[in-house]
Amino acid sequence: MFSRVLLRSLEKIFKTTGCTKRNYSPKISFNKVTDSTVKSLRDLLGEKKVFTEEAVREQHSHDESYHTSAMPDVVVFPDSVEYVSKVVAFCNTNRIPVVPYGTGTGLEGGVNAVQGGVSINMKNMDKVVEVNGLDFDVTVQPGITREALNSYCRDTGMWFPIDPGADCSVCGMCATSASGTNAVKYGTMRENVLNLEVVLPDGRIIHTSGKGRRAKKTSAGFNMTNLFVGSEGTLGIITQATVKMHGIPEKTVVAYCHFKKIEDAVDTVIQIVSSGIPVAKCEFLDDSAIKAFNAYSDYHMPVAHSLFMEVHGPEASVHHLFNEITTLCISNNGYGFTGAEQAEDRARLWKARHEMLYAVNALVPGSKSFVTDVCVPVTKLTEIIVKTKQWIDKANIIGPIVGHVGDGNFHVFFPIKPGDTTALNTVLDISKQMVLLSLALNGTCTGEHGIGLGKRKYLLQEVGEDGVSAMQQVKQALDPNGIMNPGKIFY
Ligand SMILES: Cc1cc2c(cc1C)N(C[C@H](O)[C@H](O)[C@H](O)COP(=O)(O)OP(=O)(O)OC[C@H]1O[C@@H](n3cnc4c(N)ncnc43)[C@H](O)[C@@H]1O)c1[nH]c(=O)[nH]c(=O)c1N2
Ligand SMILES: CC(=O)C(=O)O
Ligand SMILES: [Mn+2]
Repeated sequence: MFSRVLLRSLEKIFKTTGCTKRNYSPKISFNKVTDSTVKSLRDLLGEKKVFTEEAVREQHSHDESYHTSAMPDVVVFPDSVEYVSKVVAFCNTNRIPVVPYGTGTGLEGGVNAVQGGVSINMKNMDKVVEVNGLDFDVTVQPGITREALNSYCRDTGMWFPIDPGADCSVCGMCATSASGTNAVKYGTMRENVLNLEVVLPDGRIIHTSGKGRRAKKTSAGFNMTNLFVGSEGTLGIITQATVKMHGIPEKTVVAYCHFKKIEDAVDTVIQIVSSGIPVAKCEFLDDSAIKAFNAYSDYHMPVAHSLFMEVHGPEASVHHLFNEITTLCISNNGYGFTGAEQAEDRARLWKARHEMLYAVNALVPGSKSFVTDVCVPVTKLTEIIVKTKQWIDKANIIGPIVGHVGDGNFHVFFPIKPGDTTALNTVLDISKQMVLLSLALNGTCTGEHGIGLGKRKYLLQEVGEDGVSAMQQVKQALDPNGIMNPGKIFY
């Protein structure tokens, strides 16, 4: 089990590094956006693509997280890579912050303009550029959403399986290295991006794998594609992505099952994954999450720790996998095992799962959830989930646990009313314990939501001083004026 001594020594490092401090003070000073700046942007882009109205700036001041809003001074809506390049080069010359904006569904304050500046909304660049059905890849503009991409491709027999639940932009997903429910079988954005077009902070336009290239593998130089995947808008603006597509499975079956003991549910997951059963989705909801789930949907599941699973493949193999999973669940005291094959039944279950964040917010009217996001090696899951549940119970606070447990990734959603600093401090403390324990178990402080604002304090512990300084050297080399999304990832 997790050692208290280790926890204490990590706490000590945490304190002595001073990295708990909230510090938005820039190392670089930026210029203010003036009327003349706005006029120059209008000259570059045209009147109708540049907005300074408060309502528009407010909408671009926050994502779906609890982080304090911070308005940009101006919002622009370019419709071509050339325009993006002109705006970014102009901001670079004039030392003005640039904040890329996809659909604003992020959960770590990535789009919040903490230094003001220009928010660049990509929604007018939302086309499918190229479909290569026989090669299973597509090239898209940055603002297309994953649901729009899947609708476009429906008749081709291909789908893009990366599914964070929210209908976010594909390049926002590249920027945060998103994943979600299907990653256990299909991987995350890191494994599914073949090439990116990126506007660098000085306005240059590069293709990370070379223009037009879409080979499934390459050994040509540095992996620049994966430098930008997960860069959270701090290195450049992604203006096009070539991503892998997958064949729509011949057969899909979902199943859910309940457990009295949390250990039994999570041990089942460890057994499913470590015995190599190729499950496509493997989601955990604790009893408190099921309570919120029932209240927000038309399900009436037993209020118990539950697993929601899905298997994909040819008919015969799906039934075989389904039987294997059933056997494992029952051998771990699972009950109420229910399967569904019809598309509408499956869609209903996953829609309700994807709405969990809102289901939890609805438990405390007026609240917005603080979302945690740790990820550990799967074999360590029982230890950290059991401990997390104990911390939540001890604090006597609402904190449903949900997770993409097939990957060792889980969240707690803590609904907090604005201004409730007592609750926020309790939650910050539990979140810190979770991160420290995850790191002690060789996990990460964020499986899929990114560092943004909220996890900056943990990056140092995760990758070490030399690791952070190497990242900062990369940032310095590409963005010497620090204009790209300042205040994110690093203090
Ligand atoms: C209900 C619900 C459920 C989930 C999630 C959200 C919500 C509201 N998320 C989080 C979120 O959907 C995910 O982080 C998306 O990748 C964000 O995409 P947006 O287009 O909204 O980016 P958004 O506009 O929020 O921006 C996110 C970050 O990327 C940068 N960025 C955006 N577009 C860019 C571009 N073209 N070039 C460079 N930088 C760019 C921004 O500057 C910011 O730093 C999630 N995530 C997940 O991984 N798994 C999950 O299970 C879920 N589940
Ligand atoms: C919010 C999130 O990441 C989830 O529902 O899985
Ligand atoms: Mn998630």
